[in-house]
Amino acid sequence: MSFATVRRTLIFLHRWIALILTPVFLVIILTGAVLSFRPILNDAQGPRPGASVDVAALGRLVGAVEKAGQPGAISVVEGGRALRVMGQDPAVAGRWDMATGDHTPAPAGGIDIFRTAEGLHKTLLLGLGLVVEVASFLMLGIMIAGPFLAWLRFRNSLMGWHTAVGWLLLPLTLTSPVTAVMLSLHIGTGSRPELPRTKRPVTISQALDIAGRDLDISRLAGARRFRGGTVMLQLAPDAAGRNGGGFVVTDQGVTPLVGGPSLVKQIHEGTWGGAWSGALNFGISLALLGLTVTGLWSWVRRKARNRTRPVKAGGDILVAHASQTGTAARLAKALFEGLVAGGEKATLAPIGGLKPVDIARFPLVLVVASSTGEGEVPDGARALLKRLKPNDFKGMRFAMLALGDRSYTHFCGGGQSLRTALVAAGAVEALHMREADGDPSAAFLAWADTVRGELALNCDMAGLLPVSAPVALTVAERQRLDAPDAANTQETWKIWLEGTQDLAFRPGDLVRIAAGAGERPRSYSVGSSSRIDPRRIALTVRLHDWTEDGARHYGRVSGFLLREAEQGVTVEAQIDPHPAFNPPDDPARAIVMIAAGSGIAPFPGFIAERRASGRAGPAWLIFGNRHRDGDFLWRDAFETALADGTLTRMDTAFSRDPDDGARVQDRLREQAATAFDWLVEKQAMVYICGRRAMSEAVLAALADVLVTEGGLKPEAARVEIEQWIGAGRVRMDTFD
Ligand SMILES: Cc1cc2nc3c(=O)[nH]c(=O)nc-3n(C[C@H](O)[C@H](O)[C@H](O)COP(=O)(O)O)c2cc1C
Repeated sequence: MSFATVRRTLIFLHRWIALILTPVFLVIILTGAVLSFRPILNDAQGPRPGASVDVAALGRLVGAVEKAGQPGAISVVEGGRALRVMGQDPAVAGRWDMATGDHTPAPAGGIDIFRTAEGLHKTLLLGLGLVVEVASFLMLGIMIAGPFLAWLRFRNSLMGWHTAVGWLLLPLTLTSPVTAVMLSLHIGTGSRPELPRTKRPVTISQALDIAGRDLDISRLAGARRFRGGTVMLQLAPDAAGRNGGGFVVTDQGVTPLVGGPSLVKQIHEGTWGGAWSGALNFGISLALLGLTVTGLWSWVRRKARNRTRPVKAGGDILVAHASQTGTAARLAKALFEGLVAGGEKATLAPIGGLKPVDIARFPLVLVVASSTGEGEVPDGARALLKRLKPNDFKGMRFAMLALGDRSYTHFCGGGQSLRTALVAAGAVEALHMREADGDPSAAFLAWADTVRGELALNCDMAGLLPVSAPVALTVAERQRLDAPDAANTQETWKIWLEGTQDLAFRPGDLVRIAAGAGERPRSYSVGSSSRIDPRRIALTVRLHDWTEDGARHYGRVSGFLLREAEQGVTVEAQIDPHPAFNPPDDPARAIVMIAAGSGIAPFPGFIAERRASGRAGPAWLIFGNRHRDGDFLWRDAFETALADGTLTRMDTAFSRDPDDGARVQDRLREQAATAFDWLVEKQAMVYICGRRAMSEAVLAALADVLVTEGGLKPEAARVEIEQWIGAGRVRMDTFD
């Protein structure tokens, strides 16, 4: 069994045992907290060493008490000025004044808190001692397993505190369940001495008389009647700190109780050091309570999050996706929104995140499926295909758009496998499968149109992919972002384009620029926001260049922008809104921005917009490129943001630096615990911008984080990530 499997099993057991036993744990812990006050109060009220009471007055008072009724136990309180009498008999229970003999009865109907707490603590007041014993064993197991589940890291989050308290206070918190287990196994508790028996039952005053012959009764702390008719006396130690302890009194005489309670019992009850060991026990109870509550709360949060998933929602149409790098998920989402805007009842979900029975509830399923590897279905859908049985989808209709690329040997292999599996499970194809080659935008629109027409669905086609009017923009400013003096950098520029009128754009939108009339445009991400300056648009443009036949060649558009278009030149452009890659509407929402190379383009705009909002939440940038010295694009902007707090954290990966060599996905794996915290605790939105292969590698690393830190199985982790992509929590802007 691999370490990961062991860890997953431990996480599973840790969570579920804790969850099932939470009510029992809470009773044990809370009553333990109450009981920890016993040694504290005893110490505060109990006799000082060498304290003395007036023996004659004590004898008279106890005699009076016994005349009035049946005391169960007495304790000397208030430094010898009074007796507290306990027991079932209301005629005597309460405070008795040593000097005046006055009786102040215990409040009527009052319950003995410590006795009730003890009953709950030991048997839940239901005679369920065995349940409590088993619960202590399991509590011990859960606590020992804890440190194997998450390394100690300080994070100010629910789980951060859970982990830190679990780790740092482990030696202390372990003492309670360890001693409980030892007590129930009679380990270290010593053999209990045979108690002397009495022929005739003795009363407390008789016991005081008998004991008075051998002992100094002026140091009496308390006395209690036992079932066999004996009385146990508790004496405070003398001034030298000796000769205190318990004594059993029978009609024959006095026998000291040797040994007293074992150390294990004293540790468990917090009595070994008087008040302060009781206080320590109280602290332990609080820590255990904190661990139980934070663990439970994080489970509730996780459940609540899962419930918001649209997976089991009703509706007539399921818009499902099987997506590796997010394209299929994005298109499915657009179709889903178009259908909802058209008034249809639809549900959006990654197909791999659903059980066959949940899929079968929908009479019509529209699927967008991509291919990965050698013409395989995306990772998240793999498990579903394996578990499908022949009649699972009987009577269900579906239509599929397969995404692929003819440069791969098995064009649309993933979509085809999925289609075959759906048919084998009894589903009927309502429309022939359509295939998209490369950029799927046009094929998607055509397919959506066919779906709408052939299947008679209402779909708001205008909302599917926004198109905007051309605008004239002037090249206002250019600045080199890489360091040309450093060896081997990739020539990259910041370009400010200026409009003649106010424009509306946000970071992440796309500006399409063509080098000449009728030429194919290229899209650049907007790195600024009209909320800050509605006329100036920042782009990050990398020069595409290569040498062929001894001549230098440039990419058509980047060459035009960086080699031909002088400052002041006007270019025809089109600004396409790209809401799927705009910063969250709520700037307080935590975000993780992951970029490689010129993929950094939109993020200076993210930062600027969040800073301008005045209430930016946590933001983490992970940026990768070749060399720190030459390719750290927008370095000043991000370092400023880090200094002013707009950016909470920045990590870099420079793949060609000898002292680094890592890529962004390596940084994520190295910092899995931090990443997990941002993803799951902070519920951060993740934005990935760069080449498609980089984005694929980052998604794989995110799934690994869920495996190593969250205990998910690899396939479940992929489904989770796809789920997040579908829900817009993970967003990608990729280019080839
Ligand atoms: C690693 C990788 C492997 C791919 N393998 C295939 C393939 O075998 N056949 C195919 O038609 N397309 C293949 N593609 C292309 C994708 O299916 C296509 O780009 C699709 O739009 C991606 O959609 P997605 O982002 O939803 O996963 C592959 C793409 C990548 C990145």
